[in-house]
Amino acid sequence: MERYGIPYARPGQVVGLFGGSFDPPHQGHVHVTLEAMKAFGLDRVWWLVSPGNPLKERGPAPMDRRMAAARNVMQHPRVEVTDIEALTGTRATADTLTALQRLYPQVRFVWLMGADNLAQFHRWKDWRGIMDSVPVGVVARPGDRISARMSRAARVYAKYRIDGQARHLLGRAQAPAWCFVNVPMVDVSSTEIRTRGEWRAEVLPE
Ligand SMILES: Nc1ncnc2c1ncn2[C@@H]1O[C@H](COP(=O)(O)OP(=O)(O)OP(=O)(O)O)[C@@H](O)[C@H]1O
Ligand SMILES: O=C(O)c1ccc[n+]([C@@H]2O[C@H](COP(=O)([O-])O)[C@@H](O)[C@H]2O)c1
Repeated sequence: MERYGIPYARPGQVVGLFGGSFDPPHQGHVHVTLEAMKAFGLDRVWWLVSPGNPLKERGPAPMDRRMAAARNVMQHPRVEVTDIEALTGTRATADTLTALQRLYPQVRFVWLMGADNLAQFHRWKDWRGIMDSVPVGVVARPGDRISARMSRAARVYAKYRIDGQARHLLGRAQAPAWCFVNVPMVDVSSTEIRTRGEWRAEVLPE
């Protein structure tokens, strides 16, 4: 498999980590990335193309294919598409963050996700450890704004929520800190694209 190497960030920079299956990547991912970069005062964003979501039973399309598609879809001078979890050998986000904080002790990381992931966040390995170690930026997603706001993570960490109007402070905030931004939404999902047969069909052997 092609190796992409480890991404670059200068000491003191704020890097948003946007993890996903990207099976396939789409304009919703691009939208979240650009909105988050602007909203939270991020210097860069790294996409973390996951070898496999620990909570999903169905394995994704091969890593090389998702990486190539992600690089095609997401082109921006301050955004890097990475396979860093393949390098660190981690699957759970808590473990990936520990590895990245060791590799980049002078970089400030912010975890980014769509509202649907906040609704499920309490099911992730050591989710409180994640909240306690990095600021978390959440971007609205069609259909998930209410479930995200009512989620267990949102309730348990209610007092650490940064108001949307102060969103630009998130990048340099001390964890725990999280912020939900109610930006215009893009209604697209990988499931929908797979259902239309526009992605899976191409990975089947001839
Ligand atoms: N349209 C969107 N709006 C906001 N966030 C999104 C959107 N699409 C994906 N995300 C976020 O991007 C991250 C990666 O998502 P993922 O790669 O699973 O895409 P997906 O479209 O949710 O895929 P699937 O339909 O297979 O679950 C998650 O944090 C998810 O919440
Ligand atoms: O750490 C966990 O337990 C965990 C559980 C579910 C999802 N995640 C991460 O959440 C990100 C989004 O996953 P997905 O499949 O919804 O695109 C991706 O980086 C996953 O590794 C992490």
